[in-house]
Amino acid sequence: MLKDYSFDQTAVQTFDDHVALALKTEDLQVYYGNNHAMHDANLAFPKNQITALIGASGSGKSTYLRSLNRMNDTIATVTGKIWYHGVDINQPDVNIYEIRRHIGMVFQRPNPFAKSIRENIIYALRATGIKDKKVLNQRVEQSLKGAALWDEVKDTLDKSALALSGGQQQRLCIARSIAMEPDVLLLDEPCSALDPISTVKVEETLLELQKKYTIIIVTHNMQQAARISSQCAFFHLGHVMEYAPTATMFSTPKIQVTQDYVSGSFG
Ligand SMILES: Nc1ncnc2c1ncn2[C@@H]1O[C@H](COP(=O)(O)OP(=O)(O)OP(=O)(O)O)[C@@H](O)[C@H]1O
Repeated sequence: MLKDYSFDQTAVQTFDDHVALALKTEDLQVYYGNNHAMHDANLAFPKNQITALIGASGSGKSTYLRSLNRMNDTIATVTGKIWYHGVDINQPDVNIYEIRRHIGMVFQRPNPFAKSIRENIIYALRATGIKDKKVLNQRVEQSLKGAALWDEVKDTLDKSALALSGGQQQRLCIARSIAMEPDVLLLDEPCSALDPISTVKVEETLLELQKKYTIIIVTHNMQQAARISSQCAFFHLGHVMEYAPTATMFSTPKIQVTQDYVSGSFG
């Protein structure tokens, strides 16, 4: 039986004005019909850092993450503000395709297209109007290098992406996202379908990528959050209960529900 934790006491850090933020949500609410799945989420994401979203199954992590680049538009009602470069991108007149170019997403299960490795990367680039073969090839190389996959696939770029291992496919999906030169990368449990060795490779890739991108990652794996994130947000039943530097959250959580969750005595 889940303990009855109060939602009144939360501990959500804010940032001083001198901290450059990539994204910020203000009173974000998400409703799936009558199901109020996310309540008043107020989180800010510092640039060029990794932030982890943690919490039990059904706590709203994916719901929150998907709202950040308007992936919930067709399935849920999302209210509140999502600030990106001074613009509230949760407004109806915002071009969502443009938003998703700047705020890219990598999903739980690697989902490469049934095309060659090269085509996986240049497919979306061509759609944005880039036709020059030299430029496209440069982007292929850059993004595969960025996703730490180049050395493994540089001689087989025209082979099917489906022949890659799960871990390689996931790094290809990361390469596909960064080929669009986004600003923010959202990742929804990107390692949950991967073996430990592939997981380490993806984690190393993310640690490197944060120099260029702001990364927000949903993970069930607290060790993963501890290994790679600078700060961590803990979600519980659709509420952000605590948001703090990761080391602080794991060593001295401020509120009971977080303490129980990180110590494994939750529920
Ligand atoms: N597409 C959807 N339609 C209706 N309800 C949904 C949908 N997606 C999520 N929900 C509901 O929203 C709530 C939060 O779910 P969500 O998937 O965001 O949680 P989560 O913390 O990401 O869980 P998990 O760790 O299992 O992925 C749950 O009550 C879930 O049933």
